[in-house]
Amino acid sequence: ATLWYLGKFTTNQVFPPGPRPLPVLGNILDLTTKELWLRAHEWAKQYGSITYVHIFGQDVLFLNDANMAAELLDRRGATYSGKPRLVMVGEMCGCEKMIPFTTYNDAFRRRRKLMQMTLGPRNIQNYHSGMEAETKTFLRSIVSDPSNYLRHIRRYAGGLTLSVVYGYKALSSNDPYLLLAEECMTLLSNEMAPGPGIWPVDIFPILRYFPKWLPGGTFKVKAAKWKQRMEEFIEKPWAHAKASMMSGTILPSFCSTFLEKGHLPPEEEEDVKYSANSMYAASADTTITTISHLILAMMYYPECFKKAREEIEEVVGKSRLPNFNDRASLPYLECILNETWRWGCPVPLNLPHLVTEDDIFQGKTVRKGALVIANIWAILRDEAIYPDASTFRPERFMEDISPEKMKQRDPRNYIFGFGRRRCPGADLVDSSIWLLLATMVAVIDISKPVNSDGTEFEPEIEFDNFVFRTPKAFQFRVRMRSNLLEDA
Ligand code: HEM
Repeated sequence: ATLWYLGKFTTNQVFPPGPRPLPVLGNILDLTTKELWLRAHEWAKQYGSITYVHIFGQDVLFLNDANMAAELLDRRGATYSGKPRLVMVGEMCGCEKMIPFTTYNDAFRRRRKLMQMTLGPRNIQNYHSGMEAETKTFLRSIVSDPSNYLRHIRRYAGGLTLSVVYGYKALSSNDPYLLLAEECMTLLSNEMAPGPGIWPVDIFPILRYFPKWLPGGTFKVKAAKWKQRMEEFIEKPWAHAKASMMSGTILPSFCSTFLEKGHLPPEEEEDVKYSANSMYAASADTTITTISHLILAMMYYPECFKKAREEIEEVVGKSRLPNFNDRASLPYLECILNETWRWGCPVPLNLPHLVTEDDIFQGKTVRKGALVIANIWAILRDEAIYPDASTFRPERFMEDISPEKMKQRDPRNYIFGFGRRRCPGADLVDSSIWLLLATMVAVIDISKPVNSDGTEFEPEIEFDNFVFRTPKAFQFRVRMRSNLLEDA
C-alpha cells in the first residue's frame, strides 16, 4: 500500500494548491464532520478558485467560484459527471440504481431524459393543484402543532412528491407510503451514509467477501436488512401506481405519463421505476432543509417579511390566497425567495462528481478518479457576485446593475448543482416553494420563542448533517393571522 501510495505522488504532476497533507493519511485531519463548507470556504479564501486535498490517496477538488464550476462541471461535463463507486450504500444496501449514485452511462442518460420531460417548466402547471392542497394542509398543521413542525414538513415534502411522481394522494401523516419513505430516508441519511458515508468496505472492497461472523463483519448483516427495506421503498409505491392505473384512480403524474401508454417494455419499466424512486428520495431532505430555512428567515428578518406581506395585500388583497397567476406581480416576494435560496444554501457542497478521464486545467493536473466538489457555499458568499454577502438583504436582487450581472446573481444557477447532473426537480421545487412562501407570508406570523415569563429568547440553531444544511429541530412561535385557510 505504501509503494502504491508513493507511486501516486512521485510523478511530475502539478496539483492545484491546498492544505498540506500528512504522509499516507493525506488531509483526513483537515476535514470536519460538521459544516465542512465553512472550512472549505476558509480554504477558498486562502487558495483561490480551486483547492486540492487528498484522503488516503483519493484526490478531492473543491471548486470555489462560479466560473470554475461552470468551466469544469458544465463545459467539460463529458468528463466531470461521473459518480464514485459506493460498495456499502450502493451495491450492498440496494441504492446503486438511485440516480444521484448512478455513474454517467446509458441508463443514466435515459432516466434523466424521462425526468426532464415530465418535470420541465411546461409541465409544472399539471402539479399546481397538488401543491395548493399540500400547502394548506402544511400550514394548518404547523399552526395547530408547531412543536412537531419537522413532522409536518416531512409530510408536506413526501405528500407532494407522492402525488407528482406516483399520482397518489396521501390522506394522513400515517399514510403507509409516507411512513415507508420516512423510514428509508432516515436509514439512508443516518445509518447507511452517516457523515461522509464512507465505510471500510468502500476503501477495501474485498471485505465484502469476508464472513459476517468475523470481528467487524456486522456491516454485512446490517446491509442485508437495509437492502430489504430499500427494495420495498422502490417496489411498493411503483406497484401501487400500476394498480391505480388499472383501476383508473391514478392522478396525472410522472408515472401516469408512462403507464397510460399501456404495457411498458422491461427496460422502460425499469427506467420509470428507478427514476420515480430517485425523485422521491432526492426531494425529501432538500425540501425539508429549504422549508426550515424559510421558517428561520421569517423569524430573524421580520421587517423583510412585513414588506412582502404589504406587497401581497396590495396586489392580491386580503380576501383570497395568492396563487401562481400572481407570481409576476409580486417582485419583492421573488427577491425574498432568491435571498432565502442564497442565504440558506440547502446543499452547500453539492453532491460529488467523479472525473472519468485525466485532464489538465490551467497547467494543473486533474486525475481520472478525482472527486470534484462544487463549493456552492463559497459561491453564494462571493463578495464579487453578492456584495455584503453575509447579510440577508432581498433588495440586492432589485439593484440597478447590468442584466448579465443580475443573471449571474440568480442563486438557481448554483443551488441545484451543475451541468449534466443539475437537479431535475429544480423547476418543480422552485414553484412549490414559491407558493408555500407566498401563502406563509399571507397567513402566518413567525417569531422568536418565549420563556415562561413571556420574554423572547434566541433559539439554538445547529447544523449537524454532513450533506444538507438542515438545522436540527429548533423552537419558534407561529400565529395564524388570517382566516383564509379556514374554508379553503
Ligand atoms: C429544495 C429543493 C432541492 C434542492 C436545493 C436540490 C438540489 C440538488 C442538488 C445540489 C443536486 C446535485 C446536483 C449535482 O450533482 O450537480 C440534486 C440532484 C438531484 N435532485 Fe434535487 N434538489 C431539490 C429538490 C429536488 C426534487 C423536488 C426532486 C425530484 C422531484 C429532486 C431530484 C433530484 C435528482 C433525481 C437528483 C440527482 C441528479 C443526478 O445525479 O443526475 N431534487 N438536487
